[in-house]
Amino acid sequence: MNDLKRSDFEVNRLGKATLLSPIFKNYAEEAPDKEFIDDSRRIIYDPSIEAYKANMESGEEPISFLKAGARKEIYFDPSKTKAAIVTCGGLCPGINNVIRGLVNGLYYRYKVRNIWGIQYGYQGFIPEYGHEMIKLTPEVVKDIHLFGGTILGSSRGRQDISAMVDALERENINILFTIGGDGTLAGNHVINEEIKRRGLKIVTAGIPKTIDNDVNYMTKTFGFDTAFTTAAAVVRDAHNEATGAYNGVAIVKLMGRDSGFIAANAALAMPDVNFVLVPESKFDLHGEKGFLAALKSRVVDRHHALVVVAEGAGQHLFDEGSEVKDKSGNVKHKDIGVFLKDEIGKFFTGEGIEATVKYIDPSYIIRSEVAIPADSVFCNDLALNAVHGAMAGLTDFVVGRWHNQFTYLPIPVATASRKKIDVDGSLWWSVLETTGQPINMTNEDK
Ligand SMILES: Nc1ncnc2c1ncn2[C@@H]1O[C@H](COP(=O)(O)OP(=O)(O)O)[C@@H](O)[C@H]1O
Ligand SMILES: O=P(O)(O)OC[C@H]1O[C@](O)(COP(=O)(O)O)[C@@H](O)[C@@H]1O
Ligand SMILES: [Mg+2]
Repeated sequence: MNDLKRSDFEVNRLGKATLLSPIFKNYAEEAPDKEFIDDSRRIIYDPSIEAYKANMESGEEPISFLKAGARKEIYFDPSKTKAAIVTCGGLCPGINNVIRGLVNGLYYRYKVRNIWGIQYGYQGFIPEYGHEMIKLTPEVVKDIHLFGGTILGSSRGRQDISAMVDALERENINILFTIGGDGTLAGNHVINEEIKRRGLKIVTAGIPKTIDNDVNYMTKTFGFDTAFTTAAAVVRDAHNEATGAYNGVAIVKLMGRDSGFIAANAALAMPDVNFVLVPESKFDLHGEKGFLAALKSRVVDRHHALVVVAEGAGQHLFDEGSEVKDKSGNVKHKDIGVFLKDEIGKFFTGEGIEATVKYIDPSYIIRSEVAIPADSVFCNDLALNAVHGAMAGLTDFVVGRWHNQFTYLPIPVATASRKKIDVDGSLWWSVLETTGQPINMTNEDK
């Protein structure tokens, strides 16, 4: 929990919501029992009886998240509201679905007519880049969910915060939706700080985009299900390559900068995988208990092996060199896939075993896929809830899902730390049990 307190989960609001929502007006006669959410509704962080008892004993209020959903009263007058959408960072399946959901939610549910797309991420706010804003209507976005990527374009790299807020002021934007990962959310927060400093009536809302699924306090981010579903198909094909040769070894590298969720879930979906290597579980290459010894034993026994490796795994195996960063300041990892292919090849040659090693890297194909139906539904719900929160005047918040409920979190708590696989938890134990790989592939005793 990173020592966060109950009060850290309080979402800021720009001002009191006093206008009757058009949604309420629409439903008042036909569906008077439709549920509207107020700010007293919260979703508990830990629903276990142990946590309940501990809270009863200590008298402390448990950690909980604001429940997302349509409010009866809103802050912004739809006829005078201008909204903007920006997409930043790496691609992820479902970005276009989120854009479509935001536009349709604003347009049809709240009757907001002034909706704009900012091109190429935070760059789009800086006049020097010359990226024009695009007017977004339901007509413009009607087919975009059929394509991967983002119709708005994206970018990495820091932009001047003051210049970005100047652009929001110049364009009279009231609501900014940022679709992006931890970096984008951090950017959203500092934009918000500058908005507050200037006393502007602008809210900022985040929709969490990262196929790595590494945002804290949310079970899942959009695009993740598509990513591991697509990865599972590649893993299946890699299995054919492995079994197609005597002593065949196939290695599939999947994205996952610091968290191995895609690798773990793809392997569970395609349980032919024999080894899953993730950043959260350190392994040695050599030595009696190292990965290569375990791989040899598998190949000698069954004459084929399938390895799935997350891009951030095994970084300690590289000689320390200068750290390479991308434009946003994210560390660019050394290529563990190519490294493993070479090391495995050399190892088997040294052992006098004739092996065929095939290496597959589908990373960018997975990332630019079209969202699968489950993700499409999820993207639309996230977008609609972002619209509800922003129209109600909530600000500096990100939409999440926890225990199957949509939530609003203050951005700083969502970006305070990265979500990682718990190697003592059920996901990793399922991986160990499914693959049969040794629990410990280091030469140290655990
Ligand atoms: N602390 C920060 N303050 C301002 N902008 C940031 C911050 N961290 C990241 N950004 C910007 O957010 C954008 C997206 O970040 P990036 O890390 O590339 O992708 P993601 O949002 O997917 O994590 C980039 O333009 C980056 O420079
Ligand atoms: O080639 P790029 O654009 O730097 O992207 C690579 C990174 O994108 C990711 O898929 C997602 O990262 P972000 O969430 O920061 O966009 C990482 O797994 C990967 O390291
Ligand atoms: Mg990121």
